[in-house]
Amino acid sequence: MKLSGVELRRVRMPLVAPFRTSFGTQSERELLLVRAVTPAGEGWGECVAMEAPLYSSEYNDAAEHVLRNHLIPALLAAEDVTAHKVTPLLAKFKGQRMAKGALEMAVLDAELRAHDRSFAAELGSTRDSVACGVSVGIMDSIPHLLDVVGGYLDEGYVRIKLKIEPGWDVEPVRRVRERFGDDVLLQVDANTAYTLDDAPLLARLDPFGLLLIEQPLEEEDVLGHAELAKRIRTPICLDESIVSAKAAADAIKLGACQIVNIKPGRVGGYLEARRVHDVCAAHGVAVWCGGMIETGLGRAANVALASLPGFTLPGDTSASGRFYRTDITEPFVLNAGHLPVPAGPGLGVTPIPGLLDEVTTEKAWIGS
Ligand SMILES: O=C(O)CCC(=O)N[C@@H](C(=O)O)c1ccccc1
Repeated sequence: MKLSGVELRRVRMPLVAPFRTSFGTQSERELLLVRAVTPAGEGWGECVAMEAPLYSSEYNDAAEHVLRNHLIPALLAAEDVTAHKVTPLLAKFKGQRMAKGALEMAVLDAELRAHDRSFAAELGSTRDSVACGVSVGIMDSIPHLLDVVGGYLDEGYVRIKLKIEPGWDVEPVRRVRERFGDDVLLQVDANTAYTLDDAPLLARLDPFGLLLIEQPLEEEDVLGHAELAKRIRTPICLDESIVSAKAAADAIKLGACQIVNIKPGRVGGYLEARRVHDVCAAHGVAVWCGGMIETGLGRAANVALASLPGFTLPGDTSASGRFYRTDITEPFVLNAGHLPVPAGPGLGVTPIPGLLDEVTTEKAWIGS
C-alpha cells in the first residue's frame, strides 16, 4: 500500500508531579506523535525519546529531524509500505530506533485498523488484562517516599519499582520493606548509575528479596553486568542495553541478565519487541514491559504487548493518572491492579481531538 503522508505533532503534557531518576528530573513530557495516512486509513505512533539524550542517545529534536529528512521520505518513495516492511525499508539508516519505532507503530496501527484487527491479536496476546506495576521516582525524603509508595499500594498496584542512585539505594529499600513488609513485589532501577566497583554496595540489597535490580551499569557494559551477576544475589534485569533481539540473546548467553525489560521504542518497534519476547522465552528468561511515560496511545500498545505469554512480571504499565491529570485518549484506569487489554481495531484508542490540540505545540505534514 502506498503511504500518502505523515503528520508529525510535538506535544507537551504536564506531569502530575516531578519525576526524578538518576539522570534528571522532569515535570512535563514533551514527545513526538506520528500520524501515518494511507489510502486505507490512518494510524498513530508515539516516539518515546526524551527532550534531551539523557536516557539514550536519541532525543526529540533529532528524532523529528531524522523522521522529516530521512525516514518518512524513504517510506514515501516506496511503492508498497506495510508494517512488516518498515524496518527493512529503513535498515540503511543507522540507529534511530525510537524514531523508527514510532513510524512503524503508526503504519501498523493504520494497517490493523483497516483489517479490524487489534494490536493484541497481531502481537499474540493470551490475556485480556495485565497486572500493573508502578515506577516511583527518587524522592526528597524517606517519609515522602513512604507516603507515595503507600498511596500506590492503596490504588492497587501489584509491584513497586524504586528509582535508585548512589546515596539513595539501601536505606529507601530497607525503609519500604520495614513499612510495607516482605510480601510486596519490589524492584529497583538504577538507570546505569553505578559501576562494578559498587558491587559490595549493591550486594547490600540482597537481603531485601528484590525481584530484580534494573540496569545498574552503563548501557555498553554487558560484560560488567555478567561479572556483577557473580557478586550479587539480586537478579539483574537489563533495560538500556537491550536494543534488539540479538542484543538480548547475546546478553543472556553472556550471563549479563536473568530478566529483560522490553520497551518497544528502545528496540525499534513493537514487531522487534515481540522478537525480543520470543528470544527471551526461548532462553527461559522472564520479561516485563517497561514504560517511557507514554500517552494513552503508547500505553495502549504497551498493554497489548504486556499481555503476551512471556510477560510474567508486572510492567511499568501504570494507569494514565500515574503521570497525567488529563491523557490525550480515554484514560487507562486501574481495576484491581490490572489494566484491560484494548480489544478494538489497531491501538483500540484514538486521540481526543480537542485534548490533543490543547497539548500540541507544533504540527508538520510530510507527503503529498
Ligand atoms: O511508567 C512509566 O511510564 C515510566 C517508567 C520508568 O520509570 N521509566 C524510566 C525508566 O528508566 O525506565 C524512564 C522514564 C522516562 C524516560 C526514560 C526512562
